[in-house]
Amino acid sequence: MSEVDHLLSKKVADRYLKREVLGEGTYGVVYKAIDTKTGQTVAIKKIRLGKQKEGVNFTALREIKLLKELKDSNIIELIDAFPHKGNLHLVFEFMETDLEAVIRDRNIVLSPADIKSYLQMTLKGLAFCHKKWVLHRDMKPNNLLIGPRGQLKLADFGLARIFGSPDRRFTHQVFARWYRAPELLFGAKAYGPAVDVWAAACIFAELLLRRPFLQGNSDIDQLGKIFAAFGTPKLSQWPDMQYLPDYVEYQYVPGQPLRQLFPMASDDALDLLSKMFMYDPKARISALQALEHRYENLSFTFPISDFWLSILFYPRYFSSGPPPTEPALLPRPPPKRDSLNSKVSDFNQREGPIVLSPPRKSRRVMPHREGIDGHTYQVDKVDDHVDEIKPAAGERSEHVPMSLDFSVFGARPPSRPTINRAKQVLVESSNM
Ligand SMILES: Nc1ncnc2c1ncn2[C@@H]1O[C@H](COP(=O)(O)OP(=O)(O)OP(=O)(O)O)[C@@H](O)[C@H]1O
Repeated sequence: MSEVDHLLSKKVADRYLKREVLGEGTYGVVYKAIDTKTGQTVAIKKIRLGKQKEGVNFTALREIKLLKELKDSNIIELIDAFPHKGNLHLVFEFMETDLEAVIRDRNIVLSPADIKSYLQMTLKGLAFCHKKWVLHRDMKPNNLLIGPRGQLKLADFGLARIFGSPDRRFTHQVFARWYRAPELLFGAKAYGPAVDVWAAACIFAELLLRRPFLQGNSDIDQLGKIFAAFGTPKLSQWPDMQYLPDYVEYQYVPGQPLRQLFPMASDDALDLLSKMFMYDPKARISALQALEHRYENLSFTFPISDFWLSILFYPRYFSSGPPPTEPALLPRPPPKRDSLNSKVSDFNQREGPIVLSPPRKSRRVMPHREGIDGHTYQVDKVDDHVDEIKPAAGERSEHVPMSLDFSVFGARPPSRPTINRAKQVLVESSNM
């Protein structure tokens, strides 16, 4: 029996004692449960397979098997996976709360050392997965779960790739918009780990500000918010930008000094942030490089060689003072019950720059986009809900032009952009 057959034929539903519903996300309902075999509390994500009558497809099963092997102290463990009554059940280790709850809890004071610790754990989880060729693609604070001893773990790794979005209207909105990298907003089909680093930068910024940094209410508005903060990118900064399927020219606006946007951050934190927010994904720092980041912008009034500079003076963000807080000592809210509220902030109501040109559709071959270790990624649709990353052979795009809805510019208050959870009713809880 192949391993995939083995996964399918397992009858493990009786093994878990279902408890209360923890909430509902993009893919379905999540339950708290007890694993009667081990006594461990677990979280079971029940994924609706919808109209896929044939059940879980082969690609999904293969990917799930890969995820089960992805074991790291900063990645949530996928303990088990089994189909049951037409749904796929993913069993994860149970976590108490998440980073969104930490950021939003006004009783919590986050020191620079606490922020450093949360960011370090996020980057460690990312670096591990990127090393294994897995992208997250849906990084946001509520996907960073926090365990009883303060350890932060990345959740939902790879699910966006396996299941896509259940709602076809959102097929191209795999990432929650506020955390989406500019290359995704310009419709890139071939992208790499740099999209996760951009999202991690947004989360770093959110830890510093205690509110979401770039809250766009449409894809165009999101780009406008990004450009209003960092300046409209010039071609010299990001040459490949012009070849992206949804590229449109924006009116030039200058960026703001990072120091002005983050008045409380240290110089080395700002330097790291600026490298994680590089426009050109090829120039953006990787998760591993970010963990080893050195702040090299110091100026000295006395002569000193580069060697001694690097040994003595260039501080590394993560090893210079203050050291990251021990996870167990990190401030955390009480274990959460439900987090379906939206986070609304008065921040970011500033107008973004306007779009100057109509979408310029590009059909020429796109230069290969370098991923980690020089590899490239190309996203191919393999069915309605699943897309697969494989080495790129050149650009291929049938992307629908982005509609230019100018009315959305700063007009509406931003709402929390999750893919489909707004008005879902928890009707299936008895079917598990
Ligand atoms: N491993 C887990 N341990 C404890 N609670 C969990 C776990 N995984 C998910 N939850 C909780 O279940 C609820 C639904 O989670 P889910 O990941 O499906 O969606 P979400 O993160 O809220 O939104 P989205 O699907 O947009 O990412 C949330 O309240 C989440 O905190």
